[in-house]
Amino acid sequence: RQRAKTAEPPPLPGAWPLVGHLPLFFGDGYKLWNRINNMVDQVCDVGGIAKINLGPVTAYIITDPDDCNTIATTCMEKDPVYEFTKPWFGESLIASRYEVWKNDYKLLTPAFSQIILNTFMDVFNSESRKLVKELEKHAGKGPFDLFTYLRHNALNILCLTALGVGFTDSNLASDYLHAVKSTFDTLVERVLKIWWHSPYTFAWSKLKKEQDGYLKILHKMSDAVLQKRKSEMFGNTCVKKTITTGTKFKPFVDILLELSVENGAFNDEQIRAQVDLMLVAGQESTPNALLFTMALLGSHPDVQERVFSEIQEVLGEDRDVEKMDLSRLQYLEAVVKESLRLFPIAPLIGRKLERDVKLKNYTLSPSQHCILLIYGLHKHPIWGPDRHEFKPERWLEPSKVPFNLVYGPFGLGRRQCIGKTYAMMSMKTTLAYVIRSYRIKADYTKMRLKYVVTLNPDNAEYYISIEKRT
Ligand code: HEM
Repeated sequence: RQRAKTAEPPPLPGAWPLVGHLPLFFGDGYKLWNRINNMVDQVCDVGGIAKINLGPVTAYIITDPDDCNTIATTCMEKDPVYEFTKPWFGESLIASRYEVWKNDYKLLTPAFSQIILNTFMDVFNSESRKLVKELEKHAGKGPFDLFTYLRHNALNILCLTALGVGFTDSNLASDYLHAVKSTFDTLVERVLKIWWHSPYTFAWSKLKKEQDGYLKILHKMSDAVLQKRKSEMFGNTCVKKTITTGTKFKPFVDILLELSVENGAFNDEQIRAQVDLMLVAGQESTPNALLFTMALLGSHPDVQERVFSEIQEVLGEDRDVEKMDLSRLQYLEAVVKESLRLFPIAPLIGRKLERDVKLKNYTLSPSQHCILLIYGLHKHPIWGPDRHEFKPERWLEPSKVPFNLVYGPFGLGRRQCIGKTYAMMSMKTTLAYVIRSYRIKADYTKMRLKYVVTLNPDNAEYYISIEKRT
């Protein structure tokens, strides 16, 4: 019997007396990912929406496509746990209030326009070439930690396109990546330990001290680059690169600095916050997505060979990838989309409900926490009986499935990823280079996954290897 429309959604099974579902979320990133997996089935079984209680805190969890989209399009404020990122990213896009976000998003959108992104092709090409060269020593030598290479490569691409400079010192890059990872760990710990949600209790915690230490390293690095860029720009010594189209290559930070001079849009702190977010949002997503895609390709040789044929047909042997090529690499695009469906880097996103929200079967009361389980959407029965399988072909006839409703690797609604096109261009270029040079061998079922704000693969030392193509 259908529940009355005003009833509360059912509780997720497994609650304990007093503390509710809190014990379910104890443990490390691996355990958390298992929980998220279980929740997908449990929430689907109770009709696509459930309530959880974390001690005194109540949250809704949703996998129903219509309800997820209703929330994403009508509730624009982020879940208050996003506030925890503010010591790092300040008032940048990710956590800002909708009124602030609207204005900033409008100002920042031109920095991600297709015209600007096209000028990044030189960077995508040269860094992909470098990656292929670096991987050479592992060809034919068995499994190795490909993820570390992908992370360094992504960091360099992001630094060059966001800041206009790369990391020349690999030790410094490793320090930066370590500080990013450790800061993420502190964020997850704070989210899970609800007694540290209050800024007052958190202020006294050892965790905050630890977090402050990492943030000092991260802010010091971005501050140094920002100040250098600023003096270059306003000292008129900035070398602006003009590529063949005649459009100027302009790193993201230059656009922000221009906006700050032209209309006082951002001060130094705000620029640093947006740049920090850009670096981390890209850094915590594209290498993961590339590794998942490569692991899937290595586990599906037939798909990999089809991608290779397409790359040869479009690019031939060894020329640079041009922007027009990217739209012709359609099967490769299908592969990336399918990989992001099976392994969404942001498997859940959060919104705050500021007023009653009417869904299909329930009217939700205002709540601080509403979790849209993107991973649940991607595993929804609407995808068909083969929904757990890697089938890039399903993307070649998009009219057959209502993908928009059940697909959200870059988020849902207006507050989606601003770097979506950037990410697709950069990932497709990297994949084109790697696959035309190497045959990947992998067993993706051996990957151990963990949830640390984003979905992360374990290091790849035991499940992925490459062989040089002859
Ligand atoms: C595979 C690659 C990527 C994936 C899967 C991805 C996914 C996402 C998702 C799901 C969100 C929304 C988060 C939320 O609502 O909680 C988001 C936001 C964001 N992403 Fe990405 N992202 C990717 C790459 C990038 C890149 C390369 C950049 C920058 C160059 C970037 C910059 C951002 C920014 C700035 C936001 C905040 C946008 C806002 O709240 O308005 N992302 N991303």
